[in-house]
Amino acid sequence: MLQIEKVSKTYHSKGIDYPVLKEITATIHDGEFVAIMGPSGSGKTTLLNVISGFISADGGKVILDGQDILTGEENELAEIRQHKLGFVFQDFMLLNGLTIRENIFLPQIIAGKPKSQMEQNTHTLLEVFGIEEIAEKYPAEVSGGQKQRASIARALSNNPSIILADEPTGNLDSKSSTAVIEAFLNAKEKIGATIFMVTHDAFAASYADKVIALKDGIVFGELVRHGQPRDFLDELLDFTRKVNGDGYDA
Ligand SMILES: Nc1ncnc2c1ncn2[C@@H]1O[C@H](COP(=O)(O)OP(=O)(O)OP(=O)(O)O)[C@@H](O)[C@H]1O
Repeated sequence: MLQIEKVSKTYHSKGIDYPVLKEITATIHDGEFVAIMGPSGSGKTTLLNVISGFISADGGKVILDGQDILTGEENELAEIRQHKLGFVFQDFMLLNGLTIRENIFLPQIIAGKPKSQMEQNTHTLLEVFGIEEIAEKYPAEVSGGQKQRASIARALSNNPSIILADEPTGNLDSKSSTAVIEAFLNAKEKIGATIFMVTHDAFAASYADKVIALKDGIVFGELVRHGQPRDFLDELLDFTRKVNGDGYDA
């Protein structure tokens, strides 16, 4: 479980304070697929970067599996990030000089996983995400949707407690976006993955179990999905209009 408790962050620029996160509190349960939405500038990426440890917070706690991951020795925190967090980025961040299979191997090699276990694990991931046929290809030789599925497989390769995804469908057409969302649903159902996804894409968010909306650095509201994604999408579009009327960029 990931608990975000009263997380605050203020940027300072040219003597001016810009409070971007104002005591954000939210809970992501194990096996839950949570989307975070909100207008441009509402603090989504900042929150993701604080949880990832890429930037520091000014206050609050981020508790993952009972441990505060904002405080502690830097080497201890780096260890947590390596083992407990999986990252998926808008622009995939696959290494172009490695095949898809090698890209999925890499974090496991760094973690010192035995070869046989690594091969078995990678085989399972390639299968779960339907990318066995492209395993020996290089990133430049596959589609955007395939690249993103490979990067989700890579993010899961060390069995993290949570996947943090920043606009994972942002660079994809609707067909590839659907394939990526299916990959997340597969990860959740077949591997029990927990997913925290920042998105502007209401269609992608409609597949989440819960949507948290940020506005001006606070949690504006949360919406839990009860029905099918199609029905939730309507509800979500109404909700996003409430968040910011015409200015909402979902
Ligand atoms: N390093 C920084 N220094 C100063 N201000 C920053 C910095 N990074 C972001 N900001 C500001 O903080 C606010 C929140 O930015 P953030 O990127 O978290 O928003 P967002 O909700 O992810 O936006 P978008 O949807 O456009 O990606 C914005 O007003 C942004 O200009």
